[in-house]
Order: sequence, then structure tokens, then C-alpha cells
Amino acid sequence: MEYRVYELLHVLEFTSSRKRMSVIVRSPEKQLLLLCKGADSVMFERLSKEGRLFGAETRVHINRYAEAGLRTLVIAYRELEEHEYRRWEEEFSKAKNSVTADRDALVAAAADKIERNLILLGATAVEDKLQKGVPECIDKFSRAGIHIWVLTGDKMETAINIGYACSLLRQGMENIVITLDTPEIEALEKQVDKEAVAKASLESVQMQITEGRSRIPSDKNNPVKFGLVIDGKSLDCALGEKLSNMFLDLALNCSSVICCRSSPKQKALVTRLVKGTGKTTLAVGDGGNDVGMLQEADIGVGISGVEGMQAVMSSDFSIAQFRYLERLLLVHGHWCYRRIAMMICYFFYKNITFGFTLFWFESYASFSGQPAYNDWYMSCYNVFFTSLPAIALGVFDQDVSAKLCLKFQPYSFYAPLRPEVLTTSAWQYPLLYQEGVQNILFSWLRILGWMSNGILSSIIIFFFTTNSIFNQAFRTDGKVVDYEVFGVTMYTSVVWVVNCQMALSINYFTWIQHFFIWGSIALWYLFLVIYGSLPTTFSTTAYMVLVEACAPSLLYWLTTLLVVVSTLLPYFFYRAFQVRFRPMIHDIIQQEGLKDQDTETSELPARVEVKMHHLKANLMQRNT
Ligand SMILES: Nc1ncnc2c1ncn2[C@@H]1O[C@H](COP(=O)(O)OP(=O)(O)OP(=O)(O)O)[C@@H](O)[C@H]1O
Ligand SMILES: [Mg+2]
Repeated sequence: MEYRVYELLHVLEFTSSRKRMSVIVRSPEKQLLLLCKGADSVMFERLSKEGRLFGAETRVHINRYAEAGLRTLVIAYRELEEHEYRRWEEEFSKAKNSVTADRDALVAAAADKIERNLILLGATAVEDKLQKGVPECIDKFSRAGIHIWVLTGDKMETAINIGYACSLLRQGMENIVITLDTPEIEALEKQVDKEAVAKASLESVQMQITEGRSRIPSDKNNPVKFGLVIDGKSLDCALGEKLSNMFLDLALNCSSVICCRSSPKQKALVTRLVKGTGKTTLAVGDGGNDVGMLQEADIGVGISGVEGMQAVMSSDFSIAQFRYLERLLLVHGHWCYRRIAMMICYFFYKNITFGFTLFWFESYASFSGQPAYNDWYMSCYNVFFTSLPAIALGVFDQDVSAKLCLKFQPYSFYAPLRPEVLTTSAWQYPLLYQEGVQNILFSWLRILGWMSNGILSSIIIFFFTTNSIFNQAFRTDGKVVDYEVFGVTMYTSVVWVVNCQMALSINYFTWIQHFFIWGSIALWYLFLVIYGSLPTTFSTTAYMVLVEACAPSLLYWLTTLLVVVSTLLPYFFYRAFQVRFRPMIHDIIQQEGLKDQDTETSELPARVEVKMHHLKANLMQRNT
């Protein structure tokens, strides 16, 4: 076997904006050769007149490969003269060694100079397999009401094919294709009049966008869905100042959007454009060309894998495979949103309850400045007696199990998510995710609701406590309550109420929650005993208050019981009413989950069925 040894002189690296890479080698015969491979869109325009002998046939082949979903590369070469190479090398080294900000541009410009007048060698096609579970995952996202845009560097044909493979585009959907690969533009490009090309391109894109928009009926009930496919050159025009709003309007009215041949910068710009509408954006990417987009989006998710670590390093979250995104969003995303929303509302609630009992006492005491509670009670409230359950809520709570978050009943793929065509079989649990998208759990209404609950609780606690224990004998020996006992009684009720409220609001109990909630209450009594046994110089009003004054009195315990039960009743009734007559999405799914455990069937009771229908109709209305 004979080996031929080529000497490698230079590598002109691949970048996503160049879309090609080259090597310069010296053959055993001392002939200098430049070998270049890259995307067809950039390679064909670099061929010499004589070099495109098989250009037409190659294009046909490439398109056929791309339509089959393969990723294609065009390969070309060129022979270099020694003197030409020397001159170029000098310039290239200078660019490479420069330390200015525009170094990359200089290198690219130098490389551009030599990658010209190429001779076409042929094309390759490789299968770039979708990762496991991608179509199912994307399908679930679209059912959960998430809009998906694909921004890829690939060729349009490949991208469309992959769009079908991952169920982003579907049979029965109408595609709006915006492209500048038209004969007129190509003819203009040959004349090298850049201004004319730019003007014609802009006009053409504007026309295509207007035309596409007119195809989409304004009637939301229209069953036909639209997919938008736009190529990189058109995207350049569409992202310009003049057309960006039109483009956005069109894209937002399509159920899927695919931007092909997009550069890293375009990916970031598109993300920024969508973010500008006030929507929350999440970008997922695995390559260096996705970095801009990952950083631009509200949430960047990097996939670690064959394309290196760049995406992962610049992302907020990193996962190993695309399909893990499903769990990240639909399960953990939902849980986290709920936990944080609940925790913040609960914080408002517990501090308002506590603060307002103080305030009511203040007004009762004619604003004399006399506090209802001992200083230490107040300092310890947020630190020891109420904080741990709130943390447990923020870390562990789950309204529905992971299985139910993802549960998915197959039904006709194409039934659009609209109320009129909605049947129970179309109900998809991933819709649970809409609670977050529409910010139902952290709306002003909800926050104000929790605040009002806090004020109401404080009113009940204060007035019930005062009316129960004032003006009568507190203990069997006939002694009446004093200021210290009153403070302790009311404070005991507050600690009980906010902790029991927590027990009522959380959905997920493990021993941790039990330990924190009941432990916090127990800690209050323990604190009273220990603190109260210190010398009076330290314990002041708390001296022996539990052991000697409160604990022996039946009234103290009865008052606590009465106040706690009456304070929790309004919320209890409200929730009972809500779950029964106006269930939220998670309530319905919880019921379904319980029923599943009981009977192992998946049919919904008629009542829940009707409720779900109404609920969904409301959701959709709010959406539109
Ligand atoms: N190493 C390479 N050498 C030469 N050309 C390449 C190379 N890698 C990619 N290309 C060409 O450049 C194009 C753009 O690549 P880029 O990495 O920006 O996007 P992509 O890999 O096609 O898609 P995605 O954005 O989904 O990663 C590719 O479609 C391909 O034709
Ligand atoms: Mg890539």
C-alpha cells in the first residue's frame, strides 16, 4: 500500500457565520492545494466559472439529500500558486497575530480572500439523528401551550424535514415559506449591485410577509394551523427596523416557526425580538452557535454533548439530553413556580396576621406605645416559630405528582387546543403548566387575597382573644388576666394559626413537614418554659408566665382552641367551595389522581368534566 503524505500548512477554522472551513496543504508533488467544505449557500457562490461543471447536478443531489433530512456539505478545492500563497500567508499571519478587537473579522476577511474561484468536487450527506424522545417532548410542549421556535443553521429543506420529524410541522398544516432564493434575486446578485439587491430583497420579504399574514384568518376558531419557515437571508431583512414588527406579528400568529440558515447573531436577535413582547423566553442549544441566544433568553438551557461545552458554560441550566427538558419544565418548572408563588403569598400572610394583631392592640391601648408582646417573642417570630414550615413549602411542596404532571392521554394529534372542539379526551395534563404561563398563582388578585386573609385572621384572633379572656376570672382562684397573660394567649393563637394555615395550604406531607409545622408550635411552648424560668431581669414579662399563669388555666387552652378553629374556618370554607365549585386546574388533577389511586380507571366524573370544560374555555378567553 502506498501512502501519500500531505503537509498541513494552515487551517481556516469553521465559524457559524462563515459556514465553511478550509485547509491548505502541500501535496507530495509540492503542489499547494486549498480544500474547502461548507454549506451549499456559501460554497456555490465561491466557485469559479470553470469550477461549476457539475453544479446543477450537485444541487439536485443536495436538495434530494436535504429533503431526506440529511445534513449536507459541499466540497471544493483550488490549486494555489507559490507566490500567491506567500503573499496571502503574510496577510493572514498579520491578521492572526493582531491583538485588536476586530481580530476575528480580519482573520475572516483574510480567509475570504483565498477561498475563492474554487472548483467543485462534490457533496456529502450525513444523517444527523434526532436525539431520543425529541418528537414526543416537543409534542407535549405544544400541548402544554408553549410556543416553539426552531432556530437552526441548517438548510431549509433539512430544517423542514426535521420539523416534520419532531412533530413541529404536521400534515394538514399550512406552511408559509419566506425565502430569497428566487430567480429574480439571484439574477440581481450576479450583477453585483449590492444596493439593488438589498432593496429588492427588502421588498420581496415585505411582500411575502404581507402575503403570508393575509393567509391567516383572523377568526381564531379556524382549524387550520400555520407553520412559518424563513431562511437566513430573509431573516436579515425581517429583523431590520422596518419589517421586524410585521414579521413578529406574522410569526406570533403561526403555531410553529422555523428559522433556517440563521447565524448565531440572528438567533440572539430573534430571541430578543420575542422577549420584547413581554413573553418569557427559554432557549435550548448545544453548540457554540447557540451561545448568544442562550444568553439573550430569559432562561438558557445548555445541552452537554458532542458539540463541546460552550453552550453549557453560558447557560443557566444544563441537561444531558433534550428530552430531559420535558421534566425540567413540566414537572420541576411547575412545582418551582407553585412553591415560590405560594411561599411569597404565605410570607405576606403570616407577617400581616402577626403585625395586625399588634396594631389592633395598639389602637385598643389608645396608641400608647405599649406593645402586646414581649420583645423576644417578636424577635423570634420570624426566626423560630414560623420560618421552617415556609421553607419546607418552598422546597418540597408538590401539588400533583410528577407522574400526573406529565400524564398524557393519546388523542388525535391535530385537535387544536381550543375550547369549542375540546372534549374530555382532549384534556391534557401538560396544560397544568398554563397555571405558570398565565401567572395564575401569583396574580395580584391572589396576593391581595392572601393579604386580606391575613388581616381577617388578625381581626378574629384579636377580638376573639380579648372577648374570651377579659372581664372574667381567668383561673379557679378568681384571678383575672393581666397584660402579660393576654400577650402570651394572643401570641399562642397567632403561632397556632399561621402554622395550621400552612398545614391546610400545603399538598405534600412527609415527616419533614410534620416535624417543622408541629415542631414550630412545640418550640414556642418550650421557649416560654425556658425563657420564663430565667431571672426576671432577663425574662421580664415572661417570667414563669406559662408554667404558673397560663398552663394551669383551662381558659387559656380553651381560648387557644376557639381562636384557632374560628380563624381557620373562613379559609377552610373558601377552599372547600373553590374545590367543589370553581376548581383550579391542579385541583381537578389532584382529584383525578386520587380517583386513579382508588379505581385505576381514567374516566372523569361528569361534574369534573364540565368544570374542566368551563375552566379551559376561561383560560382560552384570557389567552386571546
Ligand atoms: N465543521 C464544519 N465544516 C464545514 N462546514 C460546516 C461545519 N459545520 C457546519 N458546517 C456548515 O455550516 C452550516 C451552519 O452550521 P451551524 O453550526 O451554524 O448550524 P448547524 O450545525 O447547521 O445547525 P444548529 O444551529 O442546529 O447547530 C451547517 O449547516 C453546515 O452546512
Ligand atoms: Mg451546529
